[in-house]
Amino acid sequence: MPIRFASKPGLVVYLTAGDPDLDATREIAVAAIDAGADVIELGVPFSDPLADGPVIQRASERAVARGTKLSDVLGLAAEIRKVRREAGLVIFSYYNPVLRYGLERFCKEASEAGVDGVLITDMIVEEADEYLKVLEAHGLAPIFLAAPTSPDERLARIAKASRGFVYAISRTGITGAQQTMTGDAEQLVKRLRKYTALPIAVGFGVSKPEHVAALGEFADAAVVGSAIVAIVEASAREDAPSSIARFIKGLRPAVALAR
Ligand SMILES: O=P(O)(O)OC[C@@H](O)[C@@H](O)c1c[nH]c2ccccc12
Repeated sequence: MPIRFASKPGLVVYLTAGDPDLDATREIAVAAIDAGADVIELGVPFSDPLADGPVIQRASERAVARGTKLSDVLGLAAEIRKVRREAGLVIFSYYNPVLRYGLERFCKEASEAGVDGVLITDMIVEEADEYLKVLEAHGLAPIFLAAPTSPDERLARIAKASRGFVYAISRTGITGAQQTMTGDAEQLVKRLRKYTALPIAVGFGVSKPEHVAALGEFADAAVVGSAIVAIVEASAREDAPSSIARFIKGLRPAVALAR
């Protein structure tokens, strides 16, 4: 299934799978979809998450401590897909767990689970030939990260290799909510547009309705990670789905759900 953004701006919600536990992540993902999330990024918890800020690092640590594995995340994706067809599902991982699992086996099982796309944080487009071949063979959309520091030649390669959408990082550094968002994102999206007709989603630091509204002026979708994961962290387990739903609805008060 191609990744579709039913609303404008679209919303991509990142969840660390297995935090606080796999059943909770499933319930939160379903609540997020029902509240209007177009795409769920299921983060594979990893012990050495270089690009992650403190909030997602803590979530990863909790999920790893519970023993959450890549196979569990694939099982979780299948369960979400069974009950909700309308949202895109993207597996979000560092390459190490995928490599250990076996790229071919990972792609086969992800595809069978109903996953639409894969984002490997530390996959470099210049070294992705084999990776791209295997993903394509299984009908999975590769999604790459473009940064404000990427030269044009790199943006062109990223745009050409991506399917589904392109993820534009609003700033360099680690993930995490901030009071304000830098102006780099608009510039980057404009540069990327020269190379692709795919939707462009902007992430890093998106945590408020004002951010989403501002991004909506020039980008197709917003990615929200740390702000969501922080609510999961602060909520009692049974309250997390409704807290997340409320937060998501508040992010785009003016958007009428198209589905
Ligand atoms: O947390 P933020 O600032 O809302 O940004 C989204 C981000 O967390 C999510 O897409 C993500 C989680 N881990 C990552 C590692 C690299 C790039 C992006 C990510």
